[in-house]
Amino acid sequence: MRELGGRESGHGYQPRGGRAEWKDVPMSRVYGLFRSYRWPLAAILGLALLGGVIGLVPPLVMKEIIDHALPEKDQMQLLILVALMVLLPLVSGFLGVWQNYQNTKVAQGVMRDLRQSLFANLQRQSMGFFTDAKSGEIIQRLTGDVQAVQSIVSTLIVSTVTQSVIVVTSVCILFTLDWQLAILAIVILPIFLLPVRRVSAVRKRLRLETQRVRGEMSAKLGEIFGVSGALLTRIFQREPAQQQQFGEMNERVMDLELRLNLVGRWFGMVIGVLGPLGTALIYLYGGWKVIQGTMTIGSIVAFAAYLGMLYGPVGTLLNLRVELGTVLGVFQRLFEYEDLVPEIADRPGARELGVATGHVEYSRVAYAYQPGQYALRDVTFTAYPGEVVAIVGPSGAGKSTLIGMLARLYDPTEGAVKVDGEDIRGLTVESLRSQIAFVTQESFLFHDTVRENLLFARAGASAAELEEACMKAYVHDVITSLPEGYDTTVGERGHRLSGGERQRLAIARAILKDPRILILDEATSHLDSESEAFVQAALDKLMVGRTTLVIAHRLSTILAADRIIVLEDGTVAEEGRHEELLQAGGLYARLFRTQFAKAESHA
Ligand SMILES: Nc1ncnc2c1ncn2[C@@H]1O[C@H](COP(=O)(O)OP(=O)(O)OP(=O)(O)O)[C@@H](O)[C@H]1O
Repeated sequence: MRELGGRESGHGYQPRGGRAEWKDVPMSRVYGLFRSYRWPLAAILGLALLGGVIGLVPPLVMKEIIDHALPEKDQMQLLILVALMVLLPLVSGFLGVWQNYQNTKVAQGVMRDLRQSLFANLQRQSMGFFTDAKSGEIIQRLTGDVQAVQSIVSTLIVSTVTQSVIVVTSVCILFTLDWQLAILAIVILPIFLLPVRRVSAVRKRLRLETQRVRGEMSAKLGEIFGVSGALLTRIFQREPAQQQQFGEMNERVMDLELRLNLVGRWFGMVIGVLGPLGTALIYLYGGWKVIQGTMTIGSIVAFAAYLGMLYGPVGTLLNLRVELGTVLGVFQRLFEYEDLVPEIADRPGARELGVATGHVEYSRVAYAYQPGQYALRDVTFTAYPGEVVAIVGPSGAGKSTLIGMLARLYDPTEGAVKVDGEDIRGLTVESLRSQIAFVTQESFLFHDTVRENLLFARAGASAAELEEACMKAYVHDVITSLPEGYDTTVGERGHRLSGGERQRLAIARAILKDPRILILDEATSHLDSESEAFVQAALDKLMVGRTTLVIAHRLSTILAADRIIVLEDGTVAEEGRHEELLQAGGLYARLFRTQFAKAESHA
């Protein structure tokens, strides 16, 4: 949580669905999302206004029919007024459809922009963020949360405008019809306002909690149904336990959604009850006035109709205030991701590396994952262009941390890593990484064709180049024997390739990239000797002419190394060539006997 840590103190956010107050999300930031949609929004506003005004005419038409057309027995007037009654809803219906389309377009546009911006910022994050975050949680925020905001935003924009228009104009008309009755009607309004704040707070809390639990659920699902998780589950027969765990989470989502729904419904019910109560009061007082002869029948009918129009939108507007609180809560979760500060980023004025010679230097490098807890300390060594430097050491000695630093997966807490004499923090990340290939222990393949998986290393490579790289990696024959050759789908749920074949595909990727510097984390998994020989031959080809930093597990690799760095508890315990170190009889000699002795007997 290193990236989040810094941000936390600045914004008062808590990572991963923490409960911060909605004051924390400035409305100006939400408005900012809509800035580039000014004109479509203006069109929506205009259409909503027009629709609102048209919607207000029918009660006046009704009043005219009752007070004039009927008593005066004017058939023509009656016909025109009735025609108006039919025509008006038709026009407002058409306007409504158009407005809805525009509105959805804006809402979807805003959500697309937001998703894109979150995606881009997540891409900028360093590995530290991803080792810490759960992938399911990230997916939930990018899809689920954004969707939640979308559905509410689309109703928010239209409703706020149309309902406000209706409220303002109908209040004006009520006053022109009968000001005393209008005052009576409006006096009842504040009763609606009382429960709003409370409902708003509860709904917001429940919505945030729901999104958080949903995030946890996706994270869990991602783990359980990922290939490794599924395998582990089966081996340890954890299916029933996992079902129970999932069931609890599932239950919780249902419970939260139910509560969320209920809070809104109770509120709606209160408004629903108060509406007819207001109308009844109006008929009582208005009816008395009609009997007295101070008010026409048409006026009281029109008045009651407008009143119905007033209470409905007021209720909706108040609900919108509730919804807005909820939306802001979800926005808060999204902005958290937008605000993540990448730990590794280009410095202002960072230089392009160009084609490196491959001179790599670690100068008094220290690294602490947690403040004060050093995984590496005072590491100094040099790899000259074209050299192979093998890193060995017991588990947890800091080997992965050390090699990761060269690709700037982590930046040193102290000291510096230099390429061609330049501190790599002063280089652009892109230009540095373009000179480096990293072959990890686990050769990950996307669920895509072999070709696409290879092109991941160099997008523009021709078919001939792909084949050449695969030949050098001793994997071409394997690929051509697949059902659809280079177009066979591999990866998580695709055609299964053996461990050795996957490694060789990863090596082919590195060959395609053709970097000056190579970082290798040799697989510890045992391959059969034939497969092992192929991998070794492919690696040998790959290393030629490149500076190589390798976490070595194979005897042949350490024997071929120009230098061996022996790490112990994060520090360089020994350094030298194989024979020297063996003679010294220190940690390397011990490691050699325990780790490589078997391999030696094979060699
Ligand atoms: N993301 C992390 N957060 C906190 N500590 C970490 C993290 N990654 C590694 N460490 C710690 O840093 C130390 C060095 O780890 P590292 O993975 O570099 O060792 P290693 O030599 O590569 O081990 P192995 O051979 O078992 O892979 C270990 O004590 C490990 O627990």
